[in-house]
Amino acid sequence: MTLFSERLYQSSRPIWERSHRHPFLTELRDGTLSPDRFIYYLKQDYVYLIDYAKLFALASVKSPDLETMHKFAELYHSTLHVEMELHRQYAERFGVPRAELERTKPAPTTIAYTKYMLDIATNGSLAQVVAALLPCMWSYREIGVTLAAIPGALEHPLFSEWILMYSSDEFGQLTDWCIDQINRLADGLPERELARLEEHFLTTSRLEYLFWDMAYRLEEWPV
Ligand SMILES: Cc1ncc(CN)c(N)n1
Repeated sequence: MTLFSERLYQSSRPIWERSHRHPFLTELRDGTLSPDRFIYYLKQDYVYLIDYAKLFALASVKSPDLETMHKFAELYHSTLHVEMELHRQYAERFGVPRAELERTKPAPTTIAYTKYMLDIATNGSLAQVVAALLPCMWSYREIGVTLAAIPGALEHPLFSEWILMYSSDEFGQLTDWCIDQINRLADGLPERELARLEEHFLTTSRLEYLFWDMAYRLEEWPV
């Protein structure tokens, strides 16, 4: 029997491939990404992560047992204290005060992405929450591991810490745990519900692409 995660992986391939080829990531890989684009990304990602962390809190509340609650609480903690700490350290290097990071006004794409997931986390099942939040972790792990394998990428003076974070074993293990969860939660669900989970996964995969694009375009409200 094919794992549900394999179905998600296959159906999202064309979208993820477009993200891999996006200039934000190819320039980050080549070390030519302009600092203003990276700073814009950092600031938007910081406010994105504040909402993203809340998904883990809500997933913890919806968990069927203590072990699952613990793990989502660990993901919540790790987002606030490990992943966001990377952003705080980068911000310091770029001279962006911590308070300014937190006060970042979310751009249209950031709002679309975070509010889409928070709506599911508030109103949907645990399976739906995990389907919606998974591309964030899984695609970053894939990007991190791909970039880390490129000779010299881990020596880059600016981007090496970012690549190290997303290619790390710790991040990889948390990602694998979430993949395992979607397989457990999808087990035995009717096709109608599986298709709904797949739709959430594809939508947030598209929003991942749009997030790179937003940062590259330094997106602003048009009016
Ligand atoms: C938009 C986005 N997607 C994913 C990740 C990895 N947690 C992130 N930091 N930001």
